[in-house]
Amino acid sequence: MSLDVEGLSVRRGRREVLAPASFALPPGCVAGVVGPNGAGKSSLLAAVAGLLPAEGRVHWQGRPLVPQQVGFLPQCFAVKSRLTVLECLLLGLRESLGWRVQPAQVAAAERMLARLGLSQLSDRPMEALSGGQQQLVLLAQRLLRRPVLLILDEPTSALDLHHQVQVLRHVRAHAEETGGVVLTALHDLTMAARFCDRLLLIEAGTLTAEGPPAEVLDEPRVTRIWRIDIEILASREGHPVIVPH
Ligand SMILES: Nc1ncnc2c1ncn2[C@@H]1O[C@H](COP(=O)(O)OP(=O)(O)OP(=O)(O)O)[C@@H](O)[C@H]1O
Repeated sequence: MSLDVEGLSVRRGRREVLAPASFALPPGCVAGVVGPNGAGKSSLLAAVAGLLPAEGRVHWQGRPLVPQQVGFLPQCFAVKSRLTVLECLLLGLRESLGWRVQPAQVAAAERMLARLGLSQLSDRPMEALSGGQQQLVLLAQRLLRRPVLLILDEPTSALDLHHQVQVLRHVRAHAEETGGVVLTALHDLTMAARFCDRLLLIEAGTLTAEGPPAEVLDEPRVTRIWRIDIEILASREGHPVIVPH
């Protein structure tokens, strides 16, 4: 496996907010982290990224994961910066920037903006963008570095349906092109089932299920955990579609 997580647990104050969790994900995998509010999804993601003190082990291809291998997009942001969108993307490459920004780096940043349909925002200051536009630019910044482990905390929370689909497609393409792993928290279970290869289900601080979406999202389980009456249909491609009654 590419990513091996063993006995990862997190305490916040005196409370254990994530009980020891173990899972492994293969190269090219997009894994969705699902669960109700406060379940521990962000805690798991931040701990895997090495941004939150945690017990346990996180290995990438048999060796301890190092920060340079990770691209992390947090849940909350409101960028109050006068940097332009293009400058923001280049800043994401700071480890490889010399005294002068190379034309190839600018070209790569411009290509990434074009890929995400953001070219027209290139010269705009970050502080003058909408929440959804900022979210897209910050994702583009992470993608540009091509991290082998991309960790996203609700990357579609501010996006309209078109951009949700675009982002999840780009994230899938990133995993396929880099052979890396994407770990992403998502609240929309239907979108998670459509775009993720596997789901990790967190309930009250415990990883209680892990596997293909159709196995993890069964009707009694979703009804119990999210406390709503639902029906699960199948899309044309056979992905689960969650319909609340
Ligand atoms: N800074 C903090 N200090 C203490 N407890 C915290 C802190 N941040 C989160 N918690 C607690 O840790 C638990 C897990 O929170 P976490 O943010 O990981 O959940 P989540 O599943 O990501 O929730 P959401 O879907 O609402 O974003 C919650 O009970 C929360 O109250």
